[in-house]
Amino acid sequence: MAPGVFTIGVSLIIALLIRPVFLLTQNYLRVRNLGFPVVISPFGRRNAFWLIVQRSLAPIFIRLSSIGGPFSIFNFIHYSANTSFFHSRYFLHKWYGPVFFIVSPGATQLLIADAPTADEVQTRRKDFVKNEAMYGPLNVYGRNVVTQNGEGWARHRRITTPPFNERNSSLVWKESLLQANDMLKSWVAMSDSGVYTVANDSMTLALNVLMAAGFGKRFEFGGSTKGEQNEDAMASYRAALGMVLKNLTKAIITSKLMKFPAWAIPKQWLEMKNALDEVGTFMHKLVEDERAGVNEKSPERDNLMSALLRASDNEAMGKGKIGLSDDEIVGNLFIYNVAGHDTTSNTIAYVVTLLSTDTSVQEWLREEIRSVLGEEEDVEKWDYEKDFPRLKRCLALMYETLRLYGPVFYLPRYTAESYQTLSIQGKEVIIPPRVHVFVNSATLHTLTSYWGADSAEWRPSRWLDENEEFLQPPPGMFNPWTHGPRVCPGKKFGQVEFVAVIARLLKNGKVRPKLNANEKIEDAIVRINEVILDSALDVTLNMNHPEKAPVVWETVA
Ligand code: HEM
Repeated sequence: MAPGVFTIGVSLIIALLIRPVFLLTQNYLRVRNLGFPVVISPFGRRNAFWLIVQRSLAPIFIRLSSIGGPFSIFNFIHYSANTSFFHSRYFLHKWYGPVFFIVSPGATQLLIADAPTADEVQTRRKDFVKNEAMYGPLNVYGRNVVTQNGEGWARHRRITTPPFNERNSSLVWKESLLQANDMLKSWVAMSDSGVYTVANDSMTLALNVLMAAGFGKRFEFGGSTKGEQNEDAMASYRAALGMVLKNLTKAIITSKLMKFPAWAIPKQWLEMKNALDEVGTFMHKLVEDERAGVNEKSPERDNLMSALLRASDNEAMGKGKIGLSDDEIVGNLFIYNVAGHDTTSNTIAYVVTLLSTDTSVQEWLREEIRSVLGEEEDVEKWDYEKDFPRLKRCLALMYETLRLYGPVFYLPRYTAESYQTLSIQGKEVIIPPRVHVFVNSATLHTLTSYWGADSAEWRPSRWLDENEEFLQPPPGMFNPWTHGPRVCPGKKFGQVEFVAVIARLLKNGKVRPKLNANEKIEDAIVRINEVILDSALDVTLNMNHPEKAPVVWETVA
């Protein structure tokens, strides 16, 4: 007799329930004898069902886990929810130790908050790779340095990093000062109403610095273009790129719809599709134009794009080398914009908000800025080579802000199809294939055993000794840019931009919270700290409601 609909339905439900249990058990058995705690999570971080329901369920699980005892089975929530690394900081590792596994039906994960082990994982790029399935969606216009491993990565890296040289840093310095100058003027002009747009304005600034240093096209902070040619097309491209970068998750999802005709795409996604189309077409056109210039041996230009094309063409001329295809050049131009935008702009947004709560840090910084830059008011005369290395307190401010509010607070790696031996706290451990290895920077950056009892406190001076020399934590303990072969190629770019912006803002400016009616300053500081802690991971860490922490900028004599 043929099985009835009921029997098929029940079998399907049983199969659907049994499969995850089977997979979970399988993953558990793979690691249970390796000598480290194994935490069981019913959901993987990227499980579609969990992604939808976690907003409602996570707070309940967090409350249950805080009861302890048998309820500690809910501790997985301090790993599995989207923002848990940031919110839990060192707590999860306090329960389970510096290294432990978390298994779910879909994945086996190894969490590391031990500096020497974290260092080893970061430096062994061939053994602990990026999971290409996870990074694939970032190939929006073509393969690029972020998404590749092995020889492909080495080629992208070799060609794309030479433009990040001192000449480029000097361009970044100059442009960041000009942008910050205009931003400060516009903020001071709003001293009556308060500035509610710090996060947005920081994005505008970061985008304009990328446009100038990346494409040699200047935009004033207010938005008008200063290029000599192609002004309308360039301004429209900048607007489209801004839209893509500000809504990156939506852009990545929309990029999967690019091949569909416009009528088949929901209206609310169409605008994003058009922006992505425009960015792609424009970047290809820039590459074509620039290539024509390069082939005619046009005078050397300073920006990243022309340097990238030269490097790619030079490599292709070398024996047996293949350079980058135009799709790969565009893929890299896009990814450098992505990687260089939110990271720097979010850091600036956090720091302005944090500074508004602490006048003593502002005064400490201003003392250095004024002693380095003296009476000179014209930012065009501030000298990158001479001044940047002396602004150590400003750089310490960046380090401290990245320690607690870094845009990348864990580094995901993968053992792929190989076994990998890893030395963990004196033991040689064989990690099985298909294990996701997470360097948990959020924990490494806040462990009291590494940073002292005040590890959760934002204290920029902790980075300098009594001679104002930078303190260097041991390898693996502080990883905001990662290190080893995959170290962020924009590290110096971001540092120069950050220091220039801070120097300009604080030399003659001071910031305080905009108070609500009848609010005392102490209460405003509590409110602002809550706004800062109410952060979430989109592609990078962002405040959910930065507009709830408006600030007032004033000039200072
Ligand atoms: C505050 C500023 C920045 C921070 C905190 C930061 C952080 C990072 C981190 C942690 C990584 C490694 C991610 C991983 O391996 O999983 C990375 C990679 C990367 N960053 Fe940055 N970044 C910043 C600014 C920039 C800028 C300004 C650019 C370019 C203009 C840039 C371009 C890149 C690229 C292309 C990679 C991939 C490198 C590779 O995989 O070989 N970053 N960044």
